[in-house]
Amino acid sequence: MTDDYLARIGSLIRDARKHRSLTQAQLAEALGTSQSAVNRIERGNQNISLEMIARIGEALDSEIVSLGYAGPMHLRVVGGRTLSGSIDVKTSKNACVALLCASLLNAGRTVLRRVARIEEVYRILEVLASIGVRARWINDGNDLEIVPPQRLDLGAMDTEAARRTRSVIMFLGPLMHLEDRFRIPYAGGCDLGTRTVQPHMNALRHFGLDLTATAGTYHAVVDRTASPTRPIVLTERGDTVTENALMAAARHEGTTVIRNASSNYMVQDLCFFLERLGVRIDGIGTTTLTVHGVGRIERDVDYAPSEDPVEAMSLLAAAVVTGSELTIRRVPVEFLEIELAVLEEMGLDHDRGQEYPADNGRTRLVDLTVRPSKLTSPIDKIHPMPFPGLNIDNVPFFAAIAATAQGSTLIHDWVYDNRAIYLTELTRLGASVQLLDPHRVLVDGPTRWRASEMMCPPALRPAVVVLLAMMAAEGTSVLRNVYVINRGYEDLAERLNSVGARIETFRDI
Ligand SMILES: CC(=O)N[C@H]1[C@@H](OP(=O)(O)OP(=O)(O)OC[C@H]2O[C@@H](n3ccc(=O)[nH]c3=O)[C@H](O)[C@@H]2O)O[C@H](CO)[C@@H](O)[C@@H]1O
Ligand SMILES: C=C(OP(=O)(O)O)C(=O)O
Repeated sequence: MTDDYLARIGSLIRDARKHRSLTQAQLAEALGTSQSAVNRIERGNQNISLEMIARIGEALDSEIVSLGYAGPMHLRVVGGRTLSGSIDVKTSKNACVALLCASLLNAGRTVLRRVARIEEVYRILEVLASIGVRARWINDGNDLEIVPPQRLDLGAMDTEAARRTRSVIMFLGPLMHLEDRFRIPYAGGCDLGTRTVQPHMNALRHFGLDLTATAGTYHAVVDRTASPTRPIVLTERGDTVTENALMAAARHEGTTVIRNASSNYMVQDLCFFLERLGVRIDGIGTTTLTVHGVGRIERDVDYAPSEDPVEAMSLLAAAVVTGSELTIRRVPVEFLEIELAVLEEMGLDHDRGQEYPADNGRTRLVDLTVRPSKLTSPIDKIHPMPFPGLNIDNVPFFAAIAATAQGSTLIHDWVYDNRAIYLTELTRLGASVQLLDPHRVLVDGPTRWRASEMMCPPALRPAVVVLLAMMAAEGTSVLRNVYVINRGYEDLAERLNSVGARIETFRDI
């Protein structure tokens, strides 16, 4: 970038900032940087990455600045390198988005600590901002402060941002306390095939929510005289449906019993948060939740969501496929126990340190050291189950791990229509992955990985699995259009580079 460019970009940023009536210090806080850095950027005296321009564009909600980062992001991976040292697990996408939605239950100020800076969070923040919620990054950009307005402007909802995530479905539970009629767009997210909303409708109907779907929009009408007359039995033990039922029950005066509830990590984080809001919940960590709701919540609350077991699994898989010794710190071990038991059977050499509590004071963490191991395929198939089964989002990582192991591994991904199919992309990097039917793949190892250039599969976990295989393959690979990875992982390339990977980000301009 020439100096002239820097000065022009700087003045565009200054204009956009002034247009938003922000001071340099406020913009700096939103970006997690210093006021002097913003000052240098605006004067054209600071080299500025495309990533930073993109973040400024997001912070200022500015077309002018976001023009500068037009193209999709790609990764160039120099593979065949071993990793070493230690790496921390970040907070989870799935708890962070649920907690952002749950902040709508609270008329007071909500602070969420160390929220992952990921695209999925940005999309929900865009939706919240569009309906009048004031959310800003504080404490050097680490934490989020969320303050709702007196009345939400639901008609102004940023439907484009909403459609890019599945998580927007979790607006239903909180919004039904605030409005008698509202609309939200169909939930989007990864291309994993059909994902039902019927269990959400069934659960929320007990609280008087009637949902009809027309042309890409859900129309919600709330009958305030309705009240659950018996325990609500979820028709699926899903995570977001349990969260919606919890958020509906949280502000429903009286006691609600939810059966066949998910007890997965994000649900537990939401329960701990609701407790801080004064909602008593019995049975946390089990499949029957008894919620003692309160009519109005107005509290200044501070909560630290826990670490992401799926990110922990991803980093563990990175160590396995690259044959590395790596310490993964802050692993929420309770949510990785079955994965570790299976890997132990396969011959994984690893150590777990002493347990210590996460910042929420409830989740148990360990530091996990993984060492290079000669793995053999497991005797039984790998398949997920709702918690406490093998985590649904962790299944794809077993494809990459199985490809490094001696023998044949059957992976049965019954949950999603399309996800197993994406695992066959690993064949382009030298793996033997045979699709037996849309839900089952047979992986034969070990693999001699080879570099390749390819598009990112349109699903988060399979995309990361491809990236890991590229890290294992000698030579230079290119993974194109990695938005889907950025949906769920904060600065993944940079963080992997900090333990020895060589991954460069680039964009088409
Ligand atoms: C924002 C968020 O938290 N997303 C997570 C959440 O999505 P979410 O809770 O939205 O997941 P879905 O409701 O789409 O469920 C995933 C799939 O599992 C099926 N299903 C689920 C439970 C069950 O008892 N029976 C059953 O058949 C559903 O029909 C669907 O096909 O849970 C998924 C499954 O853990 C994870 O992949 C997502 O990362
Ligand atoms: C499928 C996933 O997420 P989402 O529900 O956000 O699509 C995932 O995290 O792997």
